[in-house]
Amino acid sequence: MNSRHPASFATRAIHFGHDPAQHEGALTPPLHLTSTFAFDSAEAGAALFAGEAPGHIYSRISNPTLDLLERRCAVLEGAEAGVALASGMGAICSVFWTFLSPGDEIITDNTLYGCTFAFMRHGLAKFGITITHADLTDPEALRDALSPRTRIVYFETPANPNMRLVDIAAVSAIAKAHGAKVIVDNTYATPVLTRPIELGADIVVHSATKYMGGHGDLVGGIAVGSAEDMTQVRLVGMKDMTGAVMAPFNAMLVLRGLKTLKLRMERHCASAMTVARMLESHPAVAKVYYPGLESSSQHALAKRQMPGFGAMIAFELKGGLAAGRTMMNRLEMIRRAVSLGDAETLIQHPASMTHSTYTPEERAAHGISEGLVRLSVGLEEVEDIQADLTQALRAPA
Ligand SMILES: C/C=C(/N=C/c1c(COP(=O)(O)O)cnc(C)c1O)C(=O)O
Repeated sequence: MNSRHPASFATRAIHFGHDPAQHEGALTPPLHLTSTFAFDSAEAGAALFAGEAPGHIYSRISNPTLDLLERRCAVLEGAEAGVALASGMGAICSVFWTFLSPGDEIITDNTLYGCTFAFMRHGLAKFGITITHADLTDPEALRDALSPRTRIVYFETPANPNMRLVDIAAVSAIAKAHGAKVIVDNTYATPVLTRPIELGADIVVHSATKYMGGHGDLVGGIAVGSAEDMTQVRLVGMKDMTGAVMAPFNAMLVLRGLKTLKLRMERHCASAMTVARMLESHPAVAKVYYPGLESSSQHALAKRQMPGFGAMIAFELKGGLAAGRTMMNRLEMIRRAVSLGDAETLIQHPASMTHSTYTPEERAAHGISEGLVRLSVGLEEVEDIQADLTQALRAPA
């Protein structure tokens, strides 16, 4: 990792926003397992509902445990404020419903996580939102796609599952000159490796289920952005449109995960670089998609935009899907499971799993091959990860 992080990143991830002296010396933040909050008086309750006094009303609106998580995530992403949600899809849906009206248009990249793709194409489209795909790896393609109805430009970088990168600064400059909001799903990179708001994006969303929680023991989502935008997401998108609020217990788990996020990403990235190089030189492997490889067509952008290249690898075997399934079924330590960003190394087949929401024709058009395999490199000893892959990639008996 180079020195491009704010030196205080790891320290803020551990300490920001919590003073033990304010909580009877408690080293860790209290867990507020409460659905509602009592008012001192009828007038005090009315003042809270009118937004005339600070405080909590009901945990679908706000909760002190979530409040700390939201403020800590915002500071780690370089944003003013945040909202914690029940899942990554809860974050994405709450943000979109907040800022879109019938007749609006979203311009989005060709590669999206399967449920995000389905939400746009089969959800928002039903309510009069136009979904326009463009190859955002070419910022000029965005300029050509923009229309007077474009309200949002949305992308993932690196993208799930084929690892496409988008030049956040270049795309954000074009979008903002047009008056469109730039929303980036930063799940794959995390704020350790990329802070899109510092590069010109307006809003960042995360599946906190992944690296932020980091231990495969929760589902959660995060949105961060300006104080004004996040107030709208909280009071319009989350409270009224989706109700997709995060449980306080999960907020506590994500707060715990954040404490080691930088440490884990350093280990994840180092192991992924080793594994990507091993796969690239393996005779059974046809193609490896990993931005840290010098052979990647986007390696120059990766080096410019990311101090580390992440822990997700996509690859194809020479024998296609059949060989991929044989290899996956031979694995002994690596788990066959969707999700990503866990301590455990996970492997899955997007075409029949996370991206089965696309038709085969849509997958072909969107650069997701039928034989693509996706690996989430975990925190085991990298030699053990390599050994399991090597034995599973052995020539067919
Ligand atoms: C099974 C789930 C996978 N992904 C999820 C995901 C979400 C949605 O996040 P929740 O799953 O709703 O927390 C949002 N954004 C990105 C880039 C994602 O990868 C998966 O790919 O394996």
